[in-house]
Amino acid sequence: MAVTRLTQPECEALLAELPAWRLREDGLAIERTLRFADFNTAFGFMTRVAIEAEKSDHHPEWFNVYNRVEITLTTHDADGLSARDGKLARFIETAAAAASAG
Ligand SMILES: C[C@H](O)[C@H](O)[C@H]1CNC2=NC(N)=NC(=O)C2=N1
Repeated sequence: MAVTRLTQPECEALLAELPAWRLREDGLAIERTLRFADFNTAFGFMTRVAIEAEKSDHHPEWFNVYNRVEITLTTHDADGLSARDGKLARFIETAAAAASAG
């Protein structure tokens, strides 16, 4: 399904709102690394995000080793960033804070 890509100003606004996220070099994704107290906390966070991803039909690209989770958000159907990435990033920030990640 076609999804509208964010404009340049919208991308900049999103990054300003989410200071812990970085724009990927190619400008097509935002990235964030999170560290939790331990693996169980990290995986519990990932479980919460996975449930939200399935509910919103918008899924992260992520890597986990022990207490570290590296997340990349992009919208494949838009070949870049869309509002869905912003929405999921905001959810991730809330879930990370609840798991007291840094
Ligand atoms: C068929 C299904 O609705 C689509 O493939 C969804 C699934 N999850 C998705 N996740 C992300 N990150 N981008 C998409 O374009 C996307 N599309």
